[in-house]
Amino acid sequence: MTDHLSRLFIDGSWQESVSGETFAVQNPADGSEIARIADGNAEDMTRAIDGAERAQVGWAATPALERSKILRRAAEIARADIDRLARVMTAEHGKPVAQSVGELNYGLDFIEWFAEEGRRTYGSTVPSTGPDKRIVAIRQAAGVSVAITPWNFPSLQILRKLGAALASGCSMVVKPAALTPISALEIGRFFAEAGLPAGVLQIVPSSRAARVSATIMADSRVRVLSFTGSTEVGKILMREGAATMKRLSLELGGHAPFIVFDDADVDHALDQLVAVKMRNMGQTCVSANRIFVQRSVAPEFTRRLVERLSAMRIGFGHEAEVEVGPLIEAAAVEKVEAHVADAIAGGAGVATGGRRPEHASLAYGHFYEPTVLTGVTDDMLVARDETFGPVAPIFEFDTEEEVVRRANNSPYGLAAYFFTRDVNRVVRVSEALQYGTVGANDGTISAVQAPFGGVKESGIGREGGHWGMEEYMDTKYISLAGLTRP
Ligand SMILES: NC(=O)c1ccc[n+]([C@@H]2O[C@H](COP(=O)([O-])OP(=O)(O)OC[C@H]3O[C@@H](n4cnc5c(N)ncnc54)[C@H](O)[C@@H]3O)[C@@H](O)[C@H]2O)c1
Repeated sequence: MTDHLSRLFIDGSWQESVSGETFAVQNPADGSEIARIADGNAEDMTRAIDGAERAQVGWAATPALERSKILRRAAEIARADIDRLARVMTAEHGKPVAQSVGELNYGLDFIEWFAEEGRRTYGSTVPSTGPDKRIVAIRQAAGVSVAITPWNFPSLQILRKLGAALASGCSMVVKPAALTPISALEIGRFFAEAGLPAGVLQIVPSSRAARVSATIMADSRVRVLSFTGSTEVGKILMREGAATMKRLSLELGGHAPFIVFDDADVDHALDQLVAVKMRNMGQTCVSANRIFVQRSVAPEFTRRLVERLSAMRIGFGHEAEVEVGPLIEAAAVEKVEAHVADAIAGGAGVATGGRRPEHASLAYGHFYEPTVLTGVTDDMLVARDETFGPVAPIFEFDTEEEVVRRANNSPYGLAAYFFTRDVNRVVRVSEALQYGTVGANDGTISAVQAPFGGVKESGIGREGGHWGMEEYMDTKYISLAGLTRP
């Protein structure tokens, strides 16, 4: 690995941590160490915020067109290097290379989208209380922003925050997940190469997330905190953010229901389910976690799902044709095992999977077989908590009213899916589901132009489209008085 990709990116240069300490990054497919990364501490984070503060005024004053060109250039540089970037991601995360390529392309789409959106952040002028007055509303960059991001999409989670922040005129400090810091540092490289001024972007990996984030949250110079991760940590940040009244954008956990009515196009529903369940080995916030199938079609649907999942090829993400890589770490496999054991103890059946693969070549990685559970009830762990793994629990239901009530019976409200051919039901159920994002006959519910985000304990704020820009912009009301006419 290139040397600079093991250092912190602060003030436009690649630096060792103040302490000189490093931490290891491992390949989840075989447990090997692939890099040692400078371990940022609270002092490093303060240095990064210093740099972002110095750069903030100049970046906000840079014409939108110029900012837009730098964003586009960065995306171009990254796209030209996408195969290598994808292999870097697969090495630290485990996902199949094709998924890494897909993630990078999608993340870069956000950069390009916001490069355009940032050219059109208009304010307005309105008549006021008298002819000598006007009210002017201008849109301004909110100020220094910090992104704290998870490991499940090591590039995408950063790129969609970064695109919106930079296009809005905000400088940004990124604190990536310690499990996947290399993909984050690569982003620093291609933005630097694109000519982003020093200090506008800083990347500070750290193995001490709680300590470093306490520094971020206590610093009054940080005006926006954009976090994607667990609801548990989101609540901590919300409490800490109150001290300096930061703007918070929180994309938190989900527990998506996936509902199949008996009049659905079953082939289509199955295709969508396999994709949304198995992408990233089930480690997504929008993964179909509670699969509700209307009773009359449940046996047939389950049989065909088992056929599809049991045929998926498990292995090292670098190998062509592998569809299911390892989970991110040992603790992730243990959580999946605990959820499956709890379901079995409660009377559920395992229709396929339910164990680690036995093949000797996979013995040192964090692998788990695609799994289908039947006879699942709403009191089991799989029904109440995110499994974050390749487990598809099937819940049977009888009526629309019942399934909407059960689907809404969750503290989470990120994504929900349902499949039916009844147009009236499409409208009724879309409106009744208490979720920020609903797929009606659709399992692909993320798009650069759309307002992605959750309600309830899945978070606050929206990413994507013009909504994504709102997270990083303030509206200022200027009252212009004393206007005279010649
Ligand atoms: N809503 C969304 O868009 C979305 C997308 C992806 C993942 N997620 C959620 O993220 C979770 C999985 O990611 P994860 O395990 O990396 O989450 P996590 O909350 O453990 O970690 C996320 C980030 O927070 C940092 N962190 C950990 N503990 C911290 C603390 N005490 N204080 C401050 N920062 C801390 C981590 O280092 C990482 O950078 C799941 O709950 C998933 O649903 C949500």
